[in-house]
Amino acid sequence: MPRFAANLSMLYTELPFLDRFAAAAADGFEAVEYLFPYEHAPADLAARLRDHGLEQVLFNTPPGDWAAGERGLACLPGRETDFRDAVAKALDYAQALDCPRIHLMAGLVPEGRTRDELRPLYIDNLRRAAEMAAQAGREVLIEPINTRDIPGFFLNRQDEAHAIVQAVGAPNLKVQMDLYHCQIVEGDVATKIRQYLTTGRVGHFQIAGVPGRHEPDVGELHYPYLFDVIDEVAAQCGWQGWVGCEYRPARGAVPGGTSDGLGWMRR
Ligand SMILES: O=C(O)C(=O)[C@H](O)CO
Ligand SMILES: [Mg+2]
Repeated sequence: MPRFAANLSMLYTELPFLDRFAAAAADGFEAVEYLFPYEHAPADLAARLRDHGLEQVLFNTPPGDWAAGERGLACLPGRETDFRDAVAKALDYAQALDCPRIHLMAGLVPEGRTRDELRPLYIDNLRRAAEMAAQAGREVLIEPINTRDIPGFFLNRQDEAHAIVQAVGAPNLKVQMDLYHCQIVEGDVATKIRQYLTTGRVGHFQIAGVPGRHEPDVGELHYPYLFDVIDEVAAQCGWQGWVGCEYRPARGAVPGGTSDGLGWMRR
């Protein structure tokens, strides 16, 4: 089985955020990821990781004004300074949390602009972010996201993401391959795992059932088969990354709602 990380933004939401670390450890997780750490002091988060023997394996750069609808800054004209400040802030947290990788959210295509127009700016921003991260000894990731969940998101497909990674040409820039989004946008998931994991350019996986984004054993994707594919290819190419459990438990934010749904992992 691959190594699973609990996504604390989506799992254990019946608990206050800082209490979710203990809950994940009690359920057998050895690593966590989440969207944003910035409401908490790095020292408080580091203490939770230490107290519960957890590794921090991923989080996102600040996405801009989330409440106003922003979903990342990397493709946005005129926001280059904000983007670099966001990367710098994320790298400070990564250092404090000993987190090896951060996700650079691409952002929404602004009204009246096209993806083709924005591509050179996105590539420049990623190149600069990869340089900053390399100096700090970290990886940076980009993630294709489906436009049903985030309408207008700049980056949607695995092939686009891998073409961008090649164009940037930085060894520490990789793709965050979320199999939930991959299935919704393009399908043929097992073949794509084989195709891309062997390139050394997949930095992290995420999973959820499709279409409900609930537990991986609910929905149209057969995860036991996909986990075998990841294991097989990882053994061939020496990949040692994590699979983030980024789903909303079907029972919702009720006591035991996450733990009771972990049968898929225990099996
Ligand atoms: O939505 C997703 O799948 C993610 O992984 C992002 O972190 C969204 O913020
Ligand atoms: Mg994801």
